[in-house]
Amino acid sequence: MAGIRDREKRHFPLQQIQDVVNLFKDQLSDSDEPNLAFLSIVLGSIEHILTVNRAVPYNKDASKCIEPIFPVIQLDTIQALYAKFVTLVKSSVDLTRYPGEFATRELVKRVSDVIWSGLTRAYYKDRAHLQSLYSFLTGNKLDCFGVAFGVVAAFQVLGYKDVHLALSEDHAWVVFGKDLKETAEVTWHGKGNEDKRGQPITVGVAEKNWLYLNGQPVICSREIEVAAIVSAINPSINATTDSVEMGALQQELLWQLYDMGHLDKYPMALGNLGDLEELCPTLERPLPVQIFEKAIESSKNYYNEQHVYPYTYLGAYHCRKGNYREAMKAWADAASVIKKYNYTREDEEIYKEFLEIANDLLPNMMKSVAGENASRLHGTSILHDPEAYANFLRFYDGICQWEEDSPTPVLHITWAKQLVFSLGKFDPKVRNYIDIHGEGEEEDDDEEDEEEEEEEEEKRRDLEKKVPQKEVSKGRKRKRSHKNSENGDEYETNH
Ligand SMILES: CC1(C)CN=C(N2CCN(c3ncnc4sc(C(F)(F)C(F)(F)F)cc34)CC2)S1
Repeated sequence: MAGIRDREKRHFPLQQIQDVVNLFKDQLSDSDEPNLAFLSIVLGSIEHILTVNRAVPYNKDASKCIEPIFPVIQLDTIQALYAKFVTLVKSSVDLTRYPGEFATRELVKRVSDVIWSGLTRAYYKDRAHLQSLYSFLTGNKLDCFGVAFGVVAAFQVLGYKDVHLALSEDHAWVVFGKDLKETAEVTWHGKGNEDKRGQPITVGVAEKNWLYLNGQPVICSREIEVAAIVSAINPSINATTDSVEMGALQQELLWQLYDMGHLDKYPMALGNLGDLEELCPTLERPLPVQIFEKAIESSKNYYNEQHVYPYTYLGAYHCRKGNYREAMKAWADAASVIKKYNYTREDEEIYKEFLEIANDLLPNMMKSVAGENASRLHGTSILHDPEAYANFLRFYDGICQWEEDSPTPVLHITWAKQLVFSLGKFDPKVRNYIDIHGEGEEEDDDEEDEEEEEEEEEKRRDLEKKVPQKEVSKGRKRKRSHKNSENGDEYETNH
């Protein structure tokens, strides 16, 4: 990998968002590969100044923070950090021992160890702003995405073209070798799990496993690796305030990547862009729903519809907008994806998503609709809508199927209580308008079925009277960055 050339230097000093957009545009249209380490250091240094160490204090009391003007990023700052990374990587690997054109598993493990040993012993792994090489080089801290990205950036510095980032919806690893046939773990996952660094991700591991998307992860090109670091930008200053400038930069860079076609195979980046557009719409650009639909199309076209998040992005959006019919459909579609998986102990993130939908968002939705007199009286609300009811049943059927054959149970009493609560809100008449027979089942409309139905209804009403509905919370903080947790507990990684 050529170092920082005049081609990069002439963009400095970076004084405004457009300067950074031009730098990325130049890097992405260059015949040579975009320089991953360099771009990660640039983004990390801007994010640091706009979120972590804000030069201009924002006035806490006023709702609007005083945004500092865009920080001036000097070339020598970036050059010094880039040189530090190149020196660390090149001095830690004796390439004469690895003569081949392609990386070997031993070398992948070695480079992963170089990044791993550059990390401080114990720190809050889930904290924000730990995703870039700026964090690695100035604070010796990386989150799990950052470690995987750091390994790929290090291989680019070493001159390898075959080592690329592989991304699922909650884990990252690398592919390498001729035709990218090899895979290797290079980072940890979650809390309290032994890291499996150096091991391949075999078919047996990935099959029906959400953490590996059943063998359908995003296999990044250099350009999609750039999209990953842009998508990993975290504009949050604290739990309640975002840097307007950082969010604007992320949005501009994502549109730049979108226009160049580099988001076509990256559903989560499209989802992130849709969320940003909801916050701050860009004139003459597609609407958030259209962007979320593109993420769904991407999953259908390139990943055999194995990705869940495209539907949960869309469902959350419709829920926020009060489009409850559409939210119900999106969540039923999400459950129709997850049902193909077996739930295992490392799938907490997607479990929390469905838990929040079933036990918080859905019940609150049913409650607020039940309260709306007008639509209820005119029967236009979802409580009278057979389509909504069918999607409601499809949602729960998907979750039940997810649990079937899984080594870890999904459902517990709270799920059942909330199901009864939400189900009971539908007008009993909707049942007459949907056909829920599976393929090949006989149509049975005889008398005793009706009585059975009535008995069921009786039981449901009794259960509802007995089951006190505890107040449900206003919902979990939405995931922002690649790794995100409310409490960010500290835990040791074993390095
Ligand atoms: C619908 C949602 C609940 C809202 N935000 C969601 N995000 C936010 C952004 N996000 C992401 N957005 C872009 N790219 C990636 S790659 C990745 C990961 F593979 F898990 C990694 F690298 F291990 F962290 C995560 C992720 C994770 C999922 S899902």
